Amino acid sequence: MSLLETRSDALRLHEVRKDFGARHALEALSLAIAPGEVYALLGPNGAGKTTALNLILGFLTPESGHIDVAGTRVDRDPLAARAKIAYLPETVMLHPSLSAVENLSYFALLGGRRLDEVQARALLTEAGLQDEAHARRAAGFSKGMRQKVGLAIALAKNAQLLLLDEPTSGLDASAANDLSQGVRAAARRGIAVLMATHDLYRVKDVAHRLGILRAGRLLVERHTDELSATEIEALYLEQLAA
Ligand SMILES: Nc1ncnc2c1ncn2[C@@H]1O[C@H](COP(=O)(O)OP(=O)(O)OP(=O)(O)O)[C@@H](O)[C@H]1O
Repeated sequence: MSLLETRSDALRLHEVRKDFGARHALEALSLAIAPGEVYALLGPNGAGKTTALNLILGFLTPESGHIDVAGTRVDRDPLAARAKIAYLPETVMLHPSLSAVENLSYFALLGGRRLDEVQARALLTEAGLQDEAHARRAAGFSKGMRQKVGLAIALAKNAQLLLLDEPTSGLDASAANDLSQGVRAAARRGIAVLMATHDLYRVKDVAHRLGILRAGRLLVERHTDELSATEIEALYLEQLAA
C-alpha cells in the first residue's frame, strides 16, 4: 500500500477523465489533498481547473474515474459529499441591504447553523474583515470585502474541503494578501483547500503544494517550501513551454 493510500485525505481524485464532445478537458487526473493542506492548481486558460472543481462539486459527471471527499464518493452519495465542501466562487453574491453579520447569519442558517452575533463577528474577523465593516450594509462592499464575507460563510459551514476558483482575481495586492491569510486560517482549522489560480506570485505564501495543469494533464506537483517564488514562476513557464 502506498503512502497516499494510508493517509485519510480530505480530497482524492482517481484517474478522473472528462470530455466535452471530442475535447478532452481532463485526462486521468489524480490528486490528493490532506486535511489542513492548501493546494494551488495552476494552469493557463482552458487547462481544466474549473472543470475539476465542477466535478468535485458534483455539477459534472466524469467519463471515468471517481472522486472522494473525506471518504465519501461523489458519484455514490453526491449530497453527503457536497455537505463536506464549502465553495468560494470568484464573485460572492450578498444581500446588499443586509450587513456583513446579517449576511453571514442568513447564509449559515440556510446551511442549517444558527450563529449568534458574537460567533458571526468572530468568523468575520477570522476571515479578515475589519471590525468596523461587520455592521455595515454589504451594498458598498469592495470585491475583497465580499470575498472575506464569502470565506466566513465557508468557515461557518464547518466543511472539510474548501474550493476556491480564482479567489484573488481582480483584488488589489493588499486585499489578495488578506484573502491568502484567511485561506491559511481555514487550513489551520484542519480544512483542506483546493484553489484554482493564475496568481503565481501568491502561491508560495498561501499554498503548501502546487500542481500545474495543462490541457487536462497534471504535469508536475511540488511542495512550495522547496521553491522560491521566482522558481515557481520559472517552473510554470517551463512546463507551459514543454
Ligand atoms: N460546458 C462546456 N462545454 C464544452 N466545453 C467546455 C465546457 N466547459 C469547459 N469546456 C472546455 O474544457 C476545457 C477546460 O476548461 P476549464 O474552464 O475547465 O479551464 P480552466 O483551466 O478553468 O480555464 P480558465 O483559467 O480560463 O478558467 C476548455 O477547453 C474548455 O473550452
